[in-house]
Amino acid sequence: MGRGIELGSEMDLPTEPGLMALTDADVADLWLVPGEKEHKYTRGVVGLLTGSHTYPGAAVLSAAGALAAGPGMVRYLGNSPLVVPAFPEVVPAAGQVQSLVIGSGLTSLAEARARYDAALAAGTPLVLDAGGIELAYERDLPEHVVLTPHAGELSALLRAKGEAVTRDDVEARPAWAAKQAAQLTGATVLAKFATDAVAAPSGELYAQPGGPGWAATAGAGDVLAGLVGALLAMHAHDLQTGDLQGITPAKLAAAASHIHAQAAIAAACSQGRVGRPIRASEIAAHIPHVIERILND
Ligand SMILES: NC(=O)C1=CN([C@@H]2O[C@H](COP(=O)(O)OP(=O)(O)OC[C@H]3O[C@@H](n4cnc5c(N)ncnc54)[C@H](OP(=O)(O)O)[C@@H]3O)[C@@H](O)[C@H]2O)[C@@H](O)CC1
Ligand SMILES: Nc1ncnc2c1ncn2[C@@H]1O[C@H](COP(=O)(O)OP(=O)(O)O)[C@@H](O)[C@H]1O
Repeated sequence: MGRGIELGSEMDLPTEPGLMALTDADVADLWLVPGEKEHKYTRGVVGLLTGSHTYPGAAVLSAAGALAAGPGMVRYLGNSPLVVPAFPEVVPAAGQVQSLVIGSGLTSLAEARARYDAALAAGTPLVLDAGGIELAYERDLPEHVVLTPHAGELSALLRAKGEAVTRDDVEARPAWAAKQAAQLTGATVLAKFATDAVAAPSGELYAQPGGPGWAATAGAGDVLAGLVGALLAMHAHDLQTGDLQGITPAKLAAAASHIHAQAAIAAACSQGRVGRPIRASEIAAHIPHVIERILND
């Protein structure tokens, strides 16, 4: 279970009833450590429809985030030429996936739409990031769709759903905005701020303290989108059968946020509290070590 927390000055968060934050121990509890009966297709395959010729690196970063959590496989379904050269482990062929990430540098949704419709029809857990969030404007979604907006994308989503809000409104009340977006879309919303707010339409709400300010760097959100995809794929069977045993899409999104923040701390602050500048790929590179620490502490 998430533990109750006391928050400091983070905007509207202290006033939210039922607010939780996951700790290392919570993340360890939900992790499926592979045993001798596992093979790559039991461990979950993440599909990535990310990147483009305009943003080829965003796809690399989403793949880095997904691979870092150790899924059985990552399939790359987009058209960035950089992913396979960066990661020969990635399979550039369509096939079954247990989760699908759409967005992160994708410049056109035209080709994504058929895969999106098929994933929704099949009950496949989805992550909609960056431009992919516009797909959530159109219809009611299930809770196993996770939206990962930053403040600008969250305010645009709320406006598309009829709320007269500005980006400033959202930045002043991030937990409220995340909850509104979850209510209005039916999806789970991981709203990215210095403290991430994760809201489900059920009212489940997490505030995950972020990493250092050094983490506010281009591509950090792309890494997070891939990481959320990997956590959803790990638990896809239970998400699809409804046999959740306390593991909800919001809890998995909050776990990804926690790991991402811990990886940013590890990347930026190994030498002291103030830390040093980091690139998004360094956050991804630290994720396996954070998972190792969390599982072995
Ligand atoms: N390595 C890669 O390939 C990466 C690729 N990425 C991918 O890029 C895509 C677009 O993502 P994004 O978040 O930048 O776009 P978006 O939500 O439209 O926000 C734009 C807003 O910001 C503002 N703005 C811009 N510059 C500004 C400035 N200097 N100072 C102040 N404001 C500034 C701008 O304002 P404007 O200039 O229009 O007035 C507008 O309001 C997306 O697919 C993402 O995944 C990223 O993940 C990064 C790594
Ligand atoms: N001030 C901050 N301190 C710590 N982390 C932050 C801060 N601002 C943003 N972040 C984190 O950085 C990431 C930014 O994501 P996003 O805005 O989508 O960037 P991009 O689209 O460039 O990948 C998110 O994970 C968010 O939680």
